[in-house]
Amino acid sequence: MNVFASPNSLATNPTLAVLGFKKQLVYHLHFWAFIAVAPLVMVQWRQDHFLLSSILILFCLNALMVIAFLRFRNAYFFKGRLFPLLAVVSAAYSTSINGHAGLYWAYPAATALFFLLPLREAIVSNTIFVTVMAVVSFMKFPEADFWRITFSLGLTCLFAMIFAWLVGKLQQELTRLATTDPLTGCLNRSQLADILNSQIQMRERYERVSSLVLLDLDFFKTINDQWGHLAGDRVLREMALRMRKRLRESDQLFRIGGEEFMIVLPETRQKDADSLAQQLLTSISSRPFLEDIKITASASVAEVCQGETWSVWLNRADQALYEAKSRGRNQVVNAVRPSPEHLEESDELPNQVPD
Ligand SMILES: Nc1nc2c(ncn2[C@@H]2O[C@H](COP(=O)(O)OP(=O)(O)OP(=O)(O)O)[C@@H](O)[C@H]2O)c(=O)[nH]1
Repeated sequence: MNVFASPNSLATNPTLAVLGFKKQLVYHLHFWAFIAVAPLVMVQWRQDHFLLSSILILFCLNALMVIAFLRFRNAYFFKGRLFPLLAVVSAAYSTSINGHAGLYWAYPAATALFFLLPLREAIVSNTIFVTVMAVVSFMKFPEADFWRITFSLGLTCLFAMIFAWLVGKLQQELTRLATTDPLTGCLNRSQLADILNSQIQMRERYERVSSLVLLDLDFFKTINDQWGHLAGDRVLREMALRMRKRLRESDQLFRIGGEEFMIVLPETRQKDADSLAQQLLTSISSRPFLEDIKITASASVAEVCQGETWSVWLNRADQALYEAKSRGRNQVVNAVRPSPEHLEESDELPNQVPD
């Protein structure tokens, strides 16, 4: 196993890399901090600084736990919060007993805080940290040094804060781009499996039953052929808008193909999902798009069943949509319940609805 490799690889999947950015950051910070701090445990022990040595041992153990949790469980140990706490405590204490030799560690500790804690928490923690360091420096060093230390540490914090804030904004934007469809603003397929799996877990653990609706515009190709591709794009945008108006905050709208949408309806039984799908079809067919373009849609509804995987669930909805198309379109078809032998199918993406 390559210990230098972070949990998500940039090269293999850019979407995963964007979504896993925070995990990569936390992983690398703990890994390299462990490499840097582990030898200091021995150094401090030899100098009879047993308390500091113990804090550093705790720091190293925490780093190892965070690395192990991220690698094997894909989760955070103590939400990654022990690192900042132990780092600032050891930097402040080390400065009080080791003077300048301890002070040097305050700078990386203050910087790391901004990348490990939420911005507000990091600002508050760093303000406290700089104040504590100022008090320690005042007691330990000549006055000129106290001013230098306080201002240089404050400035380091300011630079780190600006950088972390910009990186955070950039990451938010990249996450939005990686998870949404730029034309309609709907979610794209990147999180489809995760979201369906979380609904399955709600069904298995708490008996909370969700449903999904697949909705596909009828003869959309003729819209593009007759009115042009740009008009087709505007129809798709308005279609997403009309659906969003009818949906609840907790419902999730995906665009999973050219003119195919999927809606995940948490805690909704098949009957209610069916009536919602009927209403959506009416809202599409009752009013023309871009004033003149009349269009209909076909839909399918599937409630999640006990023991099925997300791909089986989606496949059932896919089959029902195919049925709606072949029965003449502009209608909703309810998916049939799965037979036991279909429940164990692998988690592969089902095929698109056939033309
Ligand atoms: N304007 C526009 N068209 C798209 C987009 N994505 C896919 N399409 C078009 O959607 C059309 C889909 O055509 P088909 O798969 O034959 O489906 P259909 O014409 O809706 O027929 P049925 O689904 O069988 O009712 C194709 O012409 C695609 O080019 C898009 O982002 N914008």
